[in-house]
Amino acid sequence: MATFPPLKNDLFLRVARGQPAERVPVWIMRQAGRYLSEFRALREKHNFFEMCQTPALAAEVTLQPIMKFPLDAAIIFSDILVIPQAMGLEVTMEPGVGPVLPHPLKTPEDMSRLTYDGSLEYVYDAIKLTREKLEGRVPLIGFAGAPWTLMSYMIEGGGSKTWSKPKRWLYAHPEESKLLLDKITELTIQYLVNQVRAGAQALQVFESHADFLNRDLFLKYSLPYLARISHEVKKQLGDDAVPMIVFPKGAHYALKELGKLNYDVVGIDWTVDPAVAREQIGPNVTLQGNLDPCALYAPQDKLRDLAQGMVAKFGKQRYIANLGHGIYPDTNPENVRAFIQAVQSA
Ligand SMILES: Cc1c2[nH]c(c1CCC(=O)O)Cc1[nH]c(c(CCC(=O)O)c1C)Cc1[nH]c(c(CCC(=O)O)c1C)Cc1[nH]c(c(C)c1CCC(=O)O)C2
Repeated sequence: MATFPPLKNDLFLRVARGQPAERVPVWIMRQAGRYLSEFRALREKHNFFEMCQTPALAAEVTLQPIMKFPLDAAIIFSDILVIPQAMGLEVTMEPGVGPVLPHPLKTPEDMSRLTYDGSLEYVYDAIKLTREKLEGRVPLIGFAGAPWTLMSYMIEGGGSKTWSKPKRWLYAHPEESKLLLDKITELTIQYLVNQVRAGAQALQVFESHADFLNRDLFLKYSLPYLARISHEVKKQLGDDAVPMIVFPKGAHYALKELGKLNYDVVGIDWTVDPAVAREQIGPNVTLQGNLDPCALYAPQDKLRDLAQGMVAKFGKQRYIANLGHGIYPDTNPENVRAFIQAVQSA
């Protein structure tokens, strides 16, 4: 493994591992993105995946929020959809629309189109370069989409209100669905292990579409794959190599099971009450979350109360402050600063 500048702020990593905290660490999902004018300026000149594929650009964008705000962690600039791309599916990012997969998997037979040899070397190069440029300011988080969330994009072909196309597979083609989830899981395990070998110091797995499952579907089509990912990554790297975070957005129906998964941190979405999350997940897992991203539209004094109220409910140990989903593009960056300060002075 490469050597990088020594870490000056390891608070986030210590709390993720369940060690005592002198204050609450904070970072923000989607902290590198369109709410920053610095990001929009670069994005005008480059297409989205070109930015992901160019290590110098990915490193620059990853560092933008770190240079601007006193955040306690960085997250590598990339996207969960690089895995479907590496499996041979075309993905484009259309301004104002979001991701588009022009040739999605329509029937299980289409799975024969998938390949498994797409290179993600550019992500590892971006991670290495970012670790150097961070100069040890804060730890760098690597990430991947969870299998169900990726499967749902690969079948739906883009955003959806209902995700009925991938859900059709779960009901009409359960065995083929499991095969697809298996393939994505295998690739994801290797991808996460390689990110750590390149320099990622923590890993987050985004199950953003748990919203569209119920408890039964989640227990069948999400949880086992999330479990396999953490089990295998830890087996390959060693149990204590890096803390792992799972963010199952909308999985309020399975909090007890999430507490028993082999992840160090469970991310809580903004619909779940912190006290309920702690009660159901238990004391031995660090919780992360969960301010409503829309709370950043509140006046700053109100925002401060909301952020500090959240910290009071979660408690200051075994807790990492964050939003309960990614930040919205029309958020005022000064309110981001107010949110961070409110948490850090709570
Ligand atoms: C579902 C999902 C995606 N991508 C991601 C998820 C899981 C998190 C979540 O639930 O929000 C994860 C993601 N996407 C991006 C990051 C970068 C790191 C970070 O700052 O958090 C991360 C961690 C950059 C991005 N990913 C995207 C942008 C904006 C792209 C642009 O400039 O057009 C960025 C900065 C595009 C993207 N990528 C995706 C969508 C639906 C969209 C369009 C909607 C949107 O823009 O928020 C897929």
